[in-house]
Amino acid sequence: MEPSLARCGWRATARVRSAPVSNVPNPGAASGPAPSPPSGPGPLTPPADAAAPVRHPDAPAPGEPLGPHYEHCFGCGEAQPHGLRLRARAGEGVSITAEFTVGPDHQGAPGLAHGGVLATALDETLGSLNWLLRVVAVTGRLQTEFVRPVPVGTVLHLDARVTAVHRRKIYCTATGRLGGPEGPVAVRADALFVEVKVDHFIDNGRQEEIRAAMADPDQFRRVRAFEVNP
Ligand SMILES: CCCCCCCCCCCCCCCC(=O)SCCNC(=O)CCNC(=O)[C@H](O)C(C)(C)COP(=O)(O)OP(=O)(O)OC[C@H]1O[C@@H](n2cnc3c(N)ncnc32)[C@H](O)[C@@H]1OP(=O)(O)O
Repeated sequence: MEPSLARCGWRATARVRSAPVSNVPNPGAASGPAPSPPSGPGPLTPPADAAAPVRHPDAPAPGEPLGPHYEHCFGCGEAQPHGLRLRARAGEGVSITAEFTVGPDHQGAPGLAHGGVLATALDETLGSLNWLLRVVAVTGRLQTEFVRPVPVGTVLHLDARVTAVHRRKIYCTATGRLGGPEGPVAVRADALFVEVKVDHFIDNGRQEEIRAAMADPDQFRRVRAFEVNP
């Protein structure tokens, strides 16, 4: 062990204490057989009659940067000093690539990205896919897998694609790799987005920010245009 860590009282041999499951008190548990694990397709599996995603004819061309969807967005906004400032580009079909540089503001453990920040990077990349479908949608479910630790200073290379669409539901998947588009996989996510009207934000957002966003004619016109999407 590093002498400096030993001085801090860290013990490399420390283990989480555990007890046999049968000894753990659980007064609320019902008696009888344990419930069986869920079977069948989960909520992130598209139903059999789901359709393949269709790239909108007005979607940005492959390679074109998407730009932030909102300047105060924690994922992509320029006005968030500690945000991720994730940069996304349109890919082929209904796919996106993006980069996120992990900074000191994004740590969980010393020198490592916080898992919630990595989930945000995945969520933001997946959310950007809706710009290619030209719909407004929000995350309903996000299932993340953390495969490798991500050190501060790493450029996380993300790619995401829509796998299926069913009514208002958009099924999608994303991967984040260390150091380059072919680097080792560090994080993965599967998600379900649900299409909403702009009123979702107007009705639910704090009025101060909504008023400011509506006063920005470019932002408002662009988002409203998505609602008349064919
Ligand atoms: C001036 C303004 C400018 C605005 C400019 C905006 C710019 C554009 C910003 C985009 C931003 C992106 C940023 C990154 C992405 C986020 O991080 S988004 C933020 C995090 N997500 C949220 O806050 C969402 C919170 N949840 C909700 O608001 C509601 O639960 C939802 C998701 C809208 C769904 O509610 P709902 O519309 O009542 O949906 P409902 O009719 O019940 O369900 C529709 C279908 O979806 C299914 N469904 C719904 N929820 C779920 C779920 N959680 N799990 C599984 N299935 C579900 C239902 O089963 C149903 O399926 P079908 O019956 O069609 O088979």
